[in-house]
Amino acid sequence: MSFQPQRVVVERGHRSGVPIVVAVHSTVLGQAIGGCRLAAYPDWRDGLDDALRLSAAMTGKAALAGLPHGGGKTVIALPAGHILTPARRRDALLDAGDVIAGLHGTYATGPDVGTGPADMVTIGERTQHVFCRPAEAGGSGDSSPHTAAGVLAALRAVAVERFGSPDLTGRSFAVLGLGRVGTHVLRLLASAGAAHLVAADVDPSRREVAAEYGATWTDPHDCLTAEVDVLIPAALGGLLTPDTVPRLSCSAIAGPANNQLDVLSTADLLHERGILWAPDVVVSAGGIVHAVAAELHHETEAQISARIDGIGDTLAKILHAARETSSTPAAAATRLAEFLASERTASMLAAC
Ligand SMILES: NC(=O)c1ccc[n+]([C@@H]2O[C@H](COP(=O)([O-])OP(=O)(O)OC[C@H]3O[C@@H](n4cnc5c(N)ncnc54)[C@H](O)[C@@H]3O)[C@@H](O)[C@H]2O)c1
Repeated sequence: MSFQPQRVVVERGHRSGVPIVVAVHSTVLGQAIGGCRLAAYPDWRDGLDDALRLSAAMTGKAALAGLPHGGGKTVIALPAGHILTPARRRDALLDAGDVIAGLHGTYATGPDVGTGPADMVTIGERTQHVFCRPAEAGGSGDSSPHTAAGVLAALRAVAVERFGSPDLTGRSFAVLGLGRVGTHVLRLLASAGAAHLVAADVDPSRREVAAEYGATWTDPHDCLTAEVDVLIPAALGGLLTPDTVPRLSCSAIAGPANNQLDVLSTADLLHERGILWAPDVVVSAGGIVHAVAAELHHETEAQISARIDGIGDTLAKILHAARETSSTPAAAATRLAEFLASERTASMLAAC
């Protein structure tokens, strides 16, 4: 996906004095969507680079999720070492809301690193183009059960590709990270009849959750290298590296953690080792699909469930294409995203 944006706005927030960057990468498929990141940068131009890169990635994510949206991103670029008081933080969010309002609906925002659902209520004081607000504020609430449902749909597609059946009964899984999404995934796997579950978290209090669903508790390193059918990364990104890949003992990897590969070429290392890696950009989409479909399109729960199940269908297509072309699923996902988000495909579909 090219980083070349459709539109970029950079403004110094008139309340906070902090640089606000909004990058609209593409509106070919519809309104651009993408979270609002609030983070410190050595220079505001680094925040601009982040917005350009992340907005392009969102175009791919939205297209692969089957959403009628393009990609965008907001970055509130704090100077390094800058401490925001709660009042200044609120000012910065209101400033971001004003910049988004000025785009007149070409872009809508949600939470990202450094912001959460409650912050979307603050941004929503200045613009209606916001999603992922808490349920008590009229939003769609906690996204994690929906992200987990998308992971399950992806795991069934992986099981078909690797083991010839979507049935998860009798299969073994290692869940690395028992936070909001990991806990739901563990619960869904236990009720799907998984034969052997391994789980780990750096937080020892999560051990009780593992026990509740009959999972063997282990430390994060042993979970990463566990001999299981599928490893499910559900903690931080960047865990698949040239150092960790040779130590893996799983047959496949599919989980919600964002940016699992340290660099794209690590997908080749997984491929060479015969480990099937399901791209996280597809697997992790259930939460955003739910929020966008519920809050921006007012779809019914049945329509949204069908969309989330569709994550499995899209992944199946990608895994099939990767096999047919002897390429990695990462490369096949990029090709599919570029095809779906292209002007040519959009105008062909519009003509049908
Ligand atoms: N919440 C969502 O709907 C959603 C949507 C898309 C993607 N994701 C991604 O999925 C992942 C999990 O999200 P979440 O909402 O469950 O986050 P969370 O913060 O609730 O849970 C993450 C868990 O991982 C644990 N952890 C952190 N470092 C670890 C390590 N090195 N080893 C083992 N455990 C570790 C934490 O203690 C925590 O329990 C994140 O990468 C997130 O970006 C989440």
